[in-house]
Formats: sequence, structure tokens, C-alpha cells
Amino acid sequence: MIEVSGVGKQYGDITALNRLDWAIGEGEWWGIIGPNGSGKSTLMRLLSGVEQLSEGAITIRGVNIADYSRKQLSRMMAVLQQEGIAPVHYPVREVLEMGRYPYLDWLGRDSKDDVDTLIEGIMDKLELHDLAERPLDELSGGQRQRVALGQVMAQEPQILLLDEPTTFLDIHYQQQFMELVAKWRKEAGITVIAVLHDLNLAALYCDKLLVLRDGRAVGSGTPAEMLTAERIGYVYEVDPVVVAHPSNGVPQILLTRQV
Ligand SMILES: Nc1ncnc2c1ncn2[C@@H]1O[C@H](COP(=O)(O)OP(=O)(O)OP(=O)(O)O)[C@@H](O)[C@H]1O
Repeated sequence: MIEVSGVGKQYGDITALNRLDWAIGEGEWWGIIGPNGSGKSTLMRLLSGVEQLSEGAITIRGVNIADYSRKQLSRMMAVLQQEGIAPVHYPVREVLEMGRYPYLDWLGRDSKDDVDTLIEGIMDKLELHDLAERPLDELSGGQRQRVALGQVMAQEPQILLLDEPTTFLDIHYQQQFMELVAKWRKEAGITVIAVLHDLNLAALYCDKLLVLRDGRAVGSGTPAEMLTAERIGYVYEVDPVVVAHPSNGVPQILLTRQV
């Protein structure tokens, strides 16, 4: 579905990404992992089309990303960041409706007839009914992130890009967020690409991982293939212990105290 071929990105003298090749299949859930400054967010900005490549090409369904209009891209692809949404003083229901922006014509009419049904359905799935009339800036960070997910659901994309979406969430909301994305993917068949710092969450939820270090891919494959003590040790410069999750066998990383 997405082909990344020989992609590089330079900022002056800094090479943020170097000759990256990567193929993402329809409906897959990929995690991008790697240490601070390894190029993860740069890659996300190139995939979402907000920044230009310095070299190489990215195609989506065979079409170069530069040949899609902004509107076409935002119908196809939604992006959710660490702090998913600015804490504006708008009620939750209106914030969800803003997700329909790419589908409005110049008179503000939506190309879909039953938008109310869509929004109600999203509020059901994300249990947002109790919050519907509350202004976003009065909600907790975890609640806001759930609304941000609702807004991108209203966008009805086929590709979801998540940039460290669980960083500010406690473990309850982390799990809830990942479960909601997993359910959405199962129901709608969307393709998910997520930058994740939490390797254990990445192992639990992603089908495959792309591992970056210094702007280069140092591997891609299943969590079991990628999350070996040797690779994690090399990439993050730590000395980890990798254990199998007792209920599903996926790798989980433990650190050992040094002093
Ligand atoms: N706009 C920019 N101008 C100059 N250098 C940049 C810019 N954006 C990123 N870089 C540099 O590119 C490299 C990769 O940065 P990037 O933000 O992609 O890393 P990252 O893996 O997302 O890091 P983190 O985990 O800390 O968020 C870094 O050396 C960074 O300083």
C-alpha cells in the first residue's frame, strides 16, 4: 500500500533519514521504534506529506505522495500526535465534527448524508456520550486523547499515523487507547503506523516493527525478530533482558539496575 524507496531527508548538514526502503502492506500495523533523534518523527512528517523528501520517493497505492492534493491526502490519511489535539474551548461533539473537514465542499456541506449517525457511532465506541457537551479544555489529558482519536475516526481515513500517542497517558489509558485502535483496525481494515517509545506496548500491538538508528533502518520484521537483546542493546545502548510475555509469548523488555 505504501512504498518508501531510497528516502532521505537532510536539514542543512544534518541527515535525519538516510536511504530508507520500506514496504507497508494494506491493513498492517507497523511500529516505528528507535532512540531519540533517530529519525522517527521526520519519517512520519514525510509520510504525511507535510514535509518534502530530500531524495527518493514515497508512493501510496502506486501514486507518488507529491501528486495527491492536500484534500485527497487528508481523506486517505489521518495523523494523531502525542498531544492529539489543542485544548480548545469547543464541546467534544463539535471537535469530533471537525474531523469531517476534508469532506466539506465550499459551502460547508458534507459529502456524506448521515454524519450524525457516524458521530453518534464514534461516541458509542469511545464512550464519549457523557462528555459530549463538555468543552475540550476542561477534560483530562487521557479524555482529550480519546476525543482526538474520535476526531480522526470521523475523518474515516484508510491510513492512521500515530506519533507517540500514549506518551502522556497512564497505563489504564495507554491500554485503552491501543485497544481502541486495534478494534478500529479490525472493523475497518485500516493500516496503522505508530511511532512508539514503549517497546513492550509495541510488541503487544504491532504486527511488525521498523527499527531506526541514526536515520538508518537497522531492521524490520515481527516483534519477535526485532526485539532481541542483541539488537535492543545495540540500538539503544542498554543491556536489556528480553522475556516472553507469560500469556502470549511476545517479547517484553526489562532493564537491569547498574549501580
Ligand atoms: N526541522 C528540523 N531542523 C533541523 N534538524 C531537524 C529538524 N527536525 C529534525 N531534525 C534533526 O533530525 C534528526 C532526527 O530527528 P527526529 O525528530 O526525526 O527524531 P526522533 O527519532 O523522532 O526523535 P525523538 O524520539 O527524540 O522524538 C535529529 O538529529 C534532529 O535534530
